[in-house]
Amino acid sequence: MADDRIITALDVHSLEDMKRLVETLGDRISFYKVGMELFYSAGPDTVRYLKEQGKHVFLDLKLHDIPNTVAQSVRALTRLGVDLMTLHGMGGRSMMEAAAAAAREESARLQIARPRLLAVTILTSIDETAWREVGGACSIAEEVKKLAALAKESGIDGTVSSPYEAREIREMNGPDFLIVTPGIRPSFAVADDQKRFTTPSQALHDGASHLVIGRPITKAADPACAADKILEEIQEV
Ligand SMILES: O=C(O)c1cc(=O)[nH]c(=O)n1[C@@H]1O[C@H](COP(=O)(O)O)[C@@H](O)[C@H]1O
Repeated sequence: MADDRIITALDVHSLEDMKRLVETLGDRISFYKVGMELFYSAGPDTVRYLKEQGKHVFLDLKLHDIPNTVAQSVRALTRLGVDLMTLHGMGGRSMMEAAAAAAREESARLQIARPRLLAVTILTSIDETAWREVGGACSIAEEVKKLAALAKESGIDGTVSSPYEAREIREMNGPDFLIVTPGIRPSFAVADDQKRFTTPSQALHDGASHLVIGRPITKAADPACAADKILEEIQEV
């Protein structure tokens, strides 16, 4: 049976490919992520289809711009009825506050459930060498902690981080804070471009509330079987 803690990333580029995957995975998966690849290819119809199928939708467009532009974008995405969406924590306090206010006001105006907002911290494809190359002065762990604290203060509901930082964020930001971790690799999968990753059970054990899993399921020879293995692995966590 489905487990809302698993969010499957639909990183494909057509509505048809998306529908095929969702049909294949059936009742096993209740939560899907629509990211840039799919949204820029197939647009809002992707979200509408998933909602019609009774799925939860995480729209991951990683907004990062001046506060007014981000706030107006959050209003537009709120109208689509998504459950979760992302913005970059690096956009800063006023951008995050404006986004949180926009989601609150637009959902109240439409009398729909408020989408939860997630601040992206440091991407899971970045290791310490890559981090220093872009000017990182402290460690990745320190930076993620700073961004997670700022996100909470700014009215954001949770973070996207690697599972390596989940434990500290959970300790700092309390039990209700959402900690969504990509960079998940079951023992049967390859790392691909992920650098800071761990297994599904370890990530949950360390405090993640949700796991984003793409290729280990979607590119598996048998996606349904891969999803079943992951669901079995996390049953006891
Ligand atoms: O925001 C994200 O979802 C995200 C943040 C991050 O730091 N790392 C990361 O991999 N992601 C997304 O999570 C998914 C991971 O996919 P797989 O590596 O195929 O499991 C992709 O859709 C990425 O866009």
